[in-house]
Amino acid sequence: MADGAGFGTIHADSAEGVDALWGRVRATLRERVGAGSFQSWIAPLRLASVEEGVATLTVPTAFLGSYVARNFQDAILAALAEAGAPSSRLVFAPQGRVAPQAAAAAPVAPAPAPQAEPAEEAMRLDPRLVFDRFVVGKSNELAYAAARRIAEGNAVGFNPLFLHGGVGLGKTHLMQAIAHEMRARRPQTRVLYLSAEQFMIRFVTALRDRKMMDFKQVFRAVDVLMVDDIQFIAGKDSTQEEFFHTFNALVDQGKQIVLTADRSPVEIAALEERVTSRLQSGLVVQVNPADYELRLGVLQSKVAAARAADPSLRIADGVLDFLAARVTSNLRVLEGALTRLCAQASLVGREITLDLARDCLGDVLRASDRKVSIEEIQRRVAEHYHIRLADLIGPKRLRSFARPRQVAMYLSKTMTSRSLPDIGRRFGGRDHTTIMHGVRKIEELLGTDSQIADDLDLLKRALES
Ligand SMILES: Nc1ncnc2c1ncn2[C@@H]1O[C@H](COP(=O)(O)OP(=O)(O)OP(=O)(O)O)[C@@H](O)[C@H]1O
Repeated sequence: MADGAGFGTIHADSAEGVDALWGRVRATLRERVGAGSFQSWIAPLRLASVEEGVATLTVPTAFLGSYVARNFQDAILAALAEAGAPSSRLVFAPQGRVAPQAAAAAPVAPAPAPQAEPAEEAMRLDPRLVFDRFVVGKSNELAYAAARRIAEGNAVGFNPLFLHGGVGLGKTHLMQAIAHEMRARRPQTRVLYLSAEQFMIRFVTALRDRKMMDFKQVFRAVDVLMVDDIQFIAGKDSTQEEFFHTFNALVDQGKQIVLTADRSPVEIAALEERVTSRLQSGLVVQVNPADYELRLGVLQSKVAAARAADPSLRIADGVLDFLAARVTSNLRVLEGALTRLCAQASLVGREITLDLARDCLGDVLRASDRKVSIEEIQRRVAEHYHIRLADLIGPKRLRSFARPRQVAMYLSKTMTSRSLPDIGRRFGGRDHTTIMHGVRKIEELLGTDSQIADDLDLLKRALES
């Protein structure tokens, strides 16, 4: 049958006619495809016109259009016929390209998309969070390399970049560093950086003020979208839904997305499966807890910055090592401890000594001097790897015992303030060099073996809780 033969034409200059028709079609489809599919796939569609047997639907993203064409075409055609507008095919047009009320009469130029706001208007960027001030170590080198690659602006081959890890480990720092670098290299690039909470607030405000089109256009006009702490949208169904569509629209256009969270996509409960799978479709990188060397490097870098502002700052030998060894929880706490110490020293005009550090940071040190004991670590590790405690501590060198033993040594070194000889005594009287070797081995593996990284993450959480 030739297009148009036997078909009516609903002129879209009568918007009411199209809307009423689409209302009937939607009602039929809601019943046929089920509420979930309807909400995800049909609700975002709009009928622009039915002309000579061709129904034109506007879609927010090409991805959504092709999915609907594959999965719901027949259902839509049937519902159109039942509603009095038999059609032989569907055409999907991006929203904004077809003005629904006049599509059939005359093509209307799309309204210019509102410019995405510069990043700092969406959420103020902290001028200190730049790549130059980011210290790279084993625990964050992959995340750093991926962030750098995106900031350089060349095609990266992964989208989104999903950074996850515990609190205060530098995820926000890396994300903001990307935004700073892009602004410096290519000021034209439209970078939108905001927290997931802000995304939700904007979405809810747009809904309330009936400004969803503006909201969509702002988000769809960016070149790079960065959303911090994306776990926040879990369980918030409408926000999740909108984020899903925004995500698809941008990926369809080849725009880059960067996300951070405190957990990996699969660990974020109350996230719809399709959202989880989208979040995993790019590069997922874990930022691991900082080891001693990284903690020391961060302190040295902060001291260099503080000295640039106050050349009279004096710090006695051993203070930074002491802090790096004792304040292990996260880099934010470590940074806060140093800031406090510097402020105190500058007030009293004194050099920062070990004694001053002990006096001034008693609470931080006590909190960091976790109640976690080596015995507790050993018990948890043995349970985690399903081996007997005696085998974890004992002399057997089988790999199935040796690796968990090294994990337990690493945790004992990083989560307690025990010395290496002390730890050695609690691991069946081993020498401190053996403990050092075990700790180094795990630090090496952390950068290459994601299973070990996951195991450590889980164990740390369990021990800290
Ligand atoms: N590798 C690093 N080099 C220098 N500073 C760092 C590094 N990692 C973290 N920091 C500093 O530690 C502080 C906490 O980092 P950031 O806010 O980026 O952590 P986060 O992982 O985003 O934590 P949260 O999940 O709590 O938001 C910041 O001041 C940041 O500059």
